[in-house]
Amino acid sequence: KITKEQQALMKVVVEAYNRHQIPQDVAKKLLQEQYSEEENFLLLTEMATSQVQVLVEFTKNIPGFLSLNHEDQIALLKGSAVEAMFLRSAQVFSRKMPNGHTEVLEERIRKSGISEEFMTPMFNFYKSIGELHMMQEEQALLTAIAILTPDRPYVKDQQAVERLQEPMLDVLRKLCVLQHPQEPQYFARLLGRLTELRTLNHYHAEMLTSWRMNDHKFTPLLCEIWDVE
Ligand SMILES: CC(C)c1onc(-c2c(Cl)cccc2Cl)c1COc1ccc(-c2ccc3c(C(=O)O)csc3c2)cc1
Repeated sequence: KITKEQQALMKVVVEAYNRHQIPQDVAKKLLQEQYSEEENFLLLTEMATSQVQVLVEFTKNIPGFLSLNHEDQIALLKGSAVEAMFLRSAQVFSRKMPNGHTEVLEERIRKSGISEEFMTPMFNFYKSIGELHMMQEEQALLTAIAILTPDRPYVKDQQAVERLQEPMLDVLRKLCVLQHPQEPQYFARLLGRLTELRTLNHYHAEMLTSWRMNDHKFTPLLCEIWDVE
């Protein structure tokens, strides 16, 4: 049922997703440094900065992305960065990292100056992703689909983005039917996670504001992608 060109598209996206990961020496820092709120914030900032670099490289490998209008490429990256990082960090939680990253990452997020009201929706999302037991093909395609969301702010040629997103949605739908035959609603549940991600964007904007009010500093790359400072 999955055509040859759909196989090829999926292969490119999955390989790019696996090739571009946070370097192990950066990820390992999660385990080493102290646990002060300050130290946690600095580590998470380093993780996010590294993750954005990884995200940019992954996005450049999405077929057709580089032929989009350049301003639209930037608008898509800025509009999807937080969602892509929620998806990626959710894999860390659902992968139950052997080297204890999961507990440590949760601990550091819980003690990094994020107010309680954001913890619940954030960790509910992590739990809902974990319950899906997504295959890596599904993770890669879902991330590409989130990045290729046509109605991000400031996107001029939305049709061009739709033309790239639709084939991804078609492949993901077919893949879900093949990999989860006993669960016909699985594809719909995956798309439901994308809706949940949109609400997390709003919480994240408020998290940034409260960190900045407490004079927390971000890296130049994060300031650029999140329009802060
Ligand atoms: C600026 C900073 C304080 C911040 O602001 N909002 C968020 C933020 C938070 Cl706190 C939650 C969700 C999204 C964002 Cl942007 C963050 C931290 O963002 C992170 C981004 C990405 C990772 C992340 C990814 C992969 C992996 C892997 C792996 O792949 O093997 C191993 S360890 C690890 C760590 C963690 C944190």
